[in-house]
Amino acid sequence: MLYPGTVTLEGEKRAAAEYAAGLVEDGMRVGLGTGTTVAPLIPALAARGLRLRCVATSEATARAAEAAGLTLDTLDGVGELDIAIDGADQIAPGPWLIKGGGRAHTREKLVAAAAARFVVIASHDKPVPRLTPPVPLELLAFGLEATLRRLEHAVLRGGAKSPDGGVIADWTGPIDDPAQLARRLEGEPGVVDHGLFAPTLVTDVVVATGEAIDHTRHWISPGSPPRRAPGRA
Ligand SMILES: O=C(CO)[C@H](O)[C@H](O)COP(=O)(O)O
Repeated sequence: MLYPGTVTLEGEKRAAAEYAAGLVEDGMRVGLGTGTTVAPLIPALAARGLRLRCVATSEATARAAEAAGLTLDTLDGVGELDIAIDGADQIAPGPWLIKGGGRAHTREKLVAAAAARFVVIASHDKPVPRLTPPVPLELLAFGLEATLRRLEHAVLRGGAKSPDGGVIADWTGPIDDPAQLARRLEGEPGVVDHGLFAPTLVTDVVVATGEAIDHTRHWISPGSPPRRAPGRA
């Protein structure tokens, strides 16, 4: 599909977001990510005039969705999501993602895991041959110094907080094996969540490069269908 004149990064983000808005159907429960790629998704979704129940992953997204006239609910209110659409900081083969540049990765992972379809939208600069640090972390404030000491390679991101008040830090150590690093971080007391998103979470990647949209479907294992058929609210 062609989008004439979308050569800036902003144009590519808008093109990817508008394409993804076209994947949403009437009656769906929709997870909304956070960031500059998701920002144009919100008016594009609202313009379609569908009956949707949306779950926002941050205050900023909630405010924008409300202003655009989208109906908001909580994740517990909707239970499951038919689709979630979000950006990423890096997209590596797998696809493995790094997310959390916008501090919302813990909520974003919960929303992605609740969705039958998780669509990652990006401009052409996000795909990378392999993931490189930093990996965003959300840490518990209690015992923070002890957690940082144990992690060794984590630095605080100023006074940044997650949407739920967690302390934001960045893992700056090596990422030799994302799955192994994810397991290590998940085993560390004090780490609420990390920004590594495993291939099992991702069903679709939509990348805009100049005027072209590349939409790749991913399955949990080769030949298998999506993890759950999208339904209606
Ligand atoms: O993970 C995120 C927020 O926590 C964002 O999706 C990620 O940082 C990409 O942001 P942008 O679309 O602004 O480049």
